[in-house]
Amino acid sequence: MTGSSASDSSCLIAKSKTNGTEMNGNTTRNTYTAIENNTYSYEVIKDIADYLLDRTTIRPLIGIICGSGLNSIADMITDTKVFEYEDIPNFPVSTVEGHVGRMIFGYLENMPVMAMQGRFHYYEGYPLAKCSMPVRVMKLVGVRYLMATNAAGGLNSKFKVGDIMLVRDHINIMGFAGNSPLQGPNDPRFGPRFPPMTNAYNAHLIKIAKQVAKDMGIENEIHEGVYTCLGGPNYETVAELRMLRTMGVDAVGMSTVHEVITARHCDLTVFAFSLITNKCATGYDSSEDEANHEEVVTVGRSRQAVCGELLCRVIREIAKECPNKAQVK
Ligand SMILES: O=P(O)(O)O[C@@H]1C[C@H](O)[C@@H](CO)O1
Ligand SMILES: Nc1nc2[nH]cnc2c(=O)[nH]1
Repeated sequence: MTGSSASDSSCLIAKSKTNGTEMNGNTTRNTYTAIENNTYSYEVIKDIADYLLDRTTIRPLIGIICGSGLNSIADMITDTKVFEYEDIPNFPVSTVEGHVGRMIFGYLENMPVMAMQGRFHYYEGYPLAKCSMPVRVMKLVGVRYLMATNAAGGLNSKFKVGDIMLVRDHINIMGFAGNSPLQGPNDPRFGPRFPPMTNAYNAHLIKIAKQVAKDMGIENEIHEGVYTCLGGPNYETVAELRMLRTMGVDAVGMSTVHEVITARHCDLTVFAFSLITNKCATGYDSSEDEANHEEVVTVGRSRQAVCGELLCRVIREIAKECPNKAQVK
C-alpha cells in the first residue's frame, strides 16, 4: 500500500486480518492482526516504510537511534523532514523523559540518514519485537548501517561519568530467560531463523571510531567494552551489579541489545556506543552512587555535543569509503 496517511491505520489492520502468511515453509494463519498480536508482519512494516518514503525524497543509508538525553545528536541533521511518531501509522509512542518521539530524515556529512529521537523500551510495556520494530522499518526504507547510542551505567572501574564506551559485544541476558525480539514465526524476508551474533558489532567501524576519538583529542575518554540490557525500569541491586561485573559486563542499560539483534537478523552493519552517565554502585556504603534518571538525562545533555561529533566523524569516514552513496542535496 502506498500513499497511506495516519488516518489509514485501520486499513492496515483490516488488511493484515485477511492475510495468511507463508513463513519458513509453514503456513501461519493470522487469525489476529499482526498488531493485536504485538508482532509486526512484513506487510505492516512495509506499509510504515512506504508511508515515510511517500512523504520525502530522502533515501537514508544510515539509521541512528538517540539514547536518553542524546536527542540533540539528531539536531545536527540538515535538510530535514520530521515525522512525529504519533503521526506514523501503527508506530508506538515514546513515554520516557529524554525521548521526544520523532523520526528525522535528512543529511549528516552528505550521507542520507534517518534518526529516532526517542526509542522504545521493554519497561514501557512494549514487547521486545515492538521495541525493535523501527529497525525493520529502517531496513525496508533502505538503510544499510544502524548506529545505536544509549545511556548506561559504568561497571568497569576504569570508566568515568561522561566517558564513551564503543560497544564491542553484548550479553543478551533477557535472551537467557527466553525473551527475544525474534521470538515467534520467522519471516525469511527479514532474515534467517537462527542468525549468528559472532560479529554483531562491526570491528572496522570500531577501529574508525577509535581513530576519530584520537583526532578529537578524547582518546582518554573512549573505551571498548561489553554492554548488557536488563528489563528495567528499576536500576540494579549491588548483588546484581557484582554478578554482571563477574560475567564480564562493562556497562549496563535498558536498550540496544534487542535492536542490534534485529538489525543483524536483517543484515544491517552495526555500530553502537554507550555514554556512561553514572557509575554503578558495587558497594552498599556508596549511597551517592545511586542511579537516577534525572542524572542520566543531565549527563547525556552535557555530553551530547561530543557524542554527536563522534558520530558525525564516523559517518564522514563511511562516506569516504562509499563516495557514490553520499548525496549532495
Ligand atoms: O534509551 P537509553 O538506553 O539510552 O536509556 C537508558 C535506559 C533507561 O531508559 C534510562 C534509565 O535512566 O536510560
Ligand atoms: N540498567 C541501567 N540502565 C541505565 N541507564 C543509565 N544508567 C543505567 C544504569 O545504571 N543501569
